[in-house]
Amino acid sequence: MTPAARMQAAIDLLDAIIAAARDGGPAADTLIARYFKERRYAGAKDRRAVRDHVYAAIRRSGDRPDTGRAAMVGLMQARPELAALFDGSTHGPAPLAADEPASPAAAIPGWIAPLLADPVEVDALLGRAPVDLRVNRLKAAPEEIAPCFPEACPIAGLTDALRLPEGAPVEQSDAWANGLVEVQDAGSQHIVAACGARPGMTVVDLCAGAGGKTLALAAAMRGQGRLIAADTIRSRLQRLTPRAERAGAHFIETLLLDEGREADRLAPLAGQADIVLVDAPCSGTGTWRRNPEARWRLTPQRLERLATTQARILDFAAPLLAPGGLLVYATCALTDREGRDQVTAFLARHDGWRDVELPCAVGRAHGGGRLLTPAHDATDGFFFAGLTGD
Ligand SMILES: C[S@@+](CC[C@H](N)C(=O)[O-])C[C@H]1O[C@@H](n2cnc3c(N)ncnc32)[C@H](O)[C@@H]1O
Repeated sequence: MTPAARMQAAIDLLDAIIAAARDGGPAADTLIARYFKERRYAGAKDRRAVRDHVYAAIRRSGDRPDTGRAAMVGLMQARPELAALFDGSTHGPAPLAADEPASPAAAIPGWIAPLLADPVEVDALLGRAPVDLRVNRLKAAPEEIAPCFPEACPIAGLTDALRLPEGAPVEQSDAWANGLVEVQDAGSQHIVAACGARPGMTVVDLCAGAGGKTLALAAAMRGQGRLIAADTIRSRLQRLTPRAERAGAHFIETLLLDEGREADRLAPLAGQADIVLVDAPCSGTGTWRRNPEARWRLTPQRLERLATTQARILDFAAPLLAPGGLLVYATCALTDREGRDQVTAFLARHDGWRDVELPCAVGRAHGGGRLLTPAHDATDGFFFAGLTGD
């Protein structure tokens, strides 16, 4: 492909990504993979160049652009050398007009900025993200793993974590294939550590998804006790099964919940749990640096729906706890609506409950919980809080 053809490919892909973000279609990575599957003539260099153009344009536009071309023309304001690629050649973009629309530069959507927790440094939300590993204590000790990844550094405050540069191909390593390590952001690892799960406990991971945090809880429990991974989406729980197998976490039970009737399936666990983790569905604000196109999918209406769901999940989580048990509420969101305000509202709805400070070497106290951010803590962004009842 010529450099101009790569630019046109990036514009076409951006059009598809914009439409998918508007209509709830596939993720950018899926669309890029599909695009190249249908264009076998594109070589590795072409793919890399197109992908770089696409992601540079996505990162630069906080609000969803009208068109791929407007996103790219906007990017050109920061990278004027790209203008030469609009050359009107056969497979390249048409020449630039004098009044070409350009999407404005912004790190995040304008409407969400006032909703973020005060101390969030907005530009860092779109920064580069490293690859963090968690050594799986069910199979290995950190000192055995470090030599497998010579470029890895330790992460302060986490004994089982290692940090590799962005893009490190961990999933091609034997250590990953044999379940000795998992890829997991340091923020998620801090949250699981703060839960304080120990061997012999009963722990419910109520929004387990494909089990990122479930597997970390399993390792903290050394494979002993009862660990229940619940979610409303069957395909996510199904993805946990082979991961648990690989990790040697054979004691995990999965529980598929019916949306709207979760309490029915959970009733046998009432009053049983030492720890319930609610890693709630959320806006994902804190993970935009890994998934920048997600900010084009979020709307004020969607945020409200998420907040309603978060409150509802907390309400059916609370009765699961044994006396003195710990409810940990976590989101990878940095809006106060989804963090601080959820804790305040929960405490107002539940007599006899209070927030408890969770042990964590990083982050900042914020509204009854703790805030982790990319700029302050070099992690994805999270809010998490500990709650306990009488
Ligand atoms: C942030 S994700 C969980 C990520 C996962 N804990 C991890 O560490 O990989 C939130 C999950 O909540 C699930 N969820 C949404 N509504 C739910 C509900 N009403 N009850 C339980 N889980 C729900 C979603 O399907 C999604 O998998």
